Amino acid sequence: MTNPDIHTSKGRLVQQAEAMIPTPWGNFNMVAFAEKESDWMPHLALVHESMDPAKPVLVRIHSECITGDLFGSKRCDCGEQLAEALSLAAEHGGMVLYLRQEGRGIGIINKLKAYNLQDKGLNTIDANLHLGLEIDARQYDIAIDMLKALGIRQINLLTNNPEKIEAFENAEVEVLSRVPLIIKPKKENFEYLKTKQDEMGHLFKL
Ligand SMILES: Nc1nc2c(ncn2[C@@H]2O[C@H](COP(=O)(O)OP(=O)(O)OP(=O)(O)O)[C@@H](O)[C@H]2O)c(=O)[nH]1
Ligand SMILES: [Zn+2]
Repeated sequence: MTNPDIHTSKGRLVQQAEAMIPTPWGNFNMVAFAEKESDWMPHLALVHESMDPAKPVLVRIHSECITGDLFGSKRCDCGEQLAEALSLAAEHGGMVLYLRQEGRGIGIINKLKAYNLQDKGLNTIDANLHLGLEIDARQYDIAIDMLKALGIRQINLLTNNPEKIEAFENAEVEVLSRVPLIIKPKKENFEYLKTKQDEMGHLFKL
């Protein structure tokens, strides 16, 4: 189903291993992509068993959020977005690309430091800046390379983030449509989502 090896914009990205994972939403082939076998944190593609690369594929590019994805933190919407994305991927023969971009690319230690600053009143943008870090350090070339390696050329992208759509400009993979991924806000994440809407241009209406 997949190419064993592909040269990418970032070097030599290799599919190191894959296995079928039965999840509450359905059976997904988990494919680990890394430059070397000893990489303990490879990017992961979770490809639903009914995915057909010859057709446009529903794709979620999900940035790692250990607090939300694994522990259900209410500070953000990540965990619920991941569950909804897997559910939709199972329904439509799609996939989730799980990118190791914790904390918008600043890592879990810095994200926890940023949360301390947010508890003192800074918003999610200013907390990163206060730490001397980028507001958003993510790039999505690796996701495009993973899609190419999986033989996919046309996608419907599950996101509210305009930067993810812009990343596909001039790419060999075409975004046919954006599919919103809206999670009902909670009191704990309302301000965070409002900052994303008002200051980061995310496409939802609170
Ligand atoms: N630095 C930092 N990162 C955060 C914070 N809250 C969530 N994250 C990280 O942000 C990433 C998710 O980004 P979001 O902006 O929520 O969503 P997105 O993936 O850009 O956009 P969507 O595709 O619409 O969901 C994950 O890597 C989270 O760990 C925060 O307050 N500070
Ligand atoms: Zn999160």
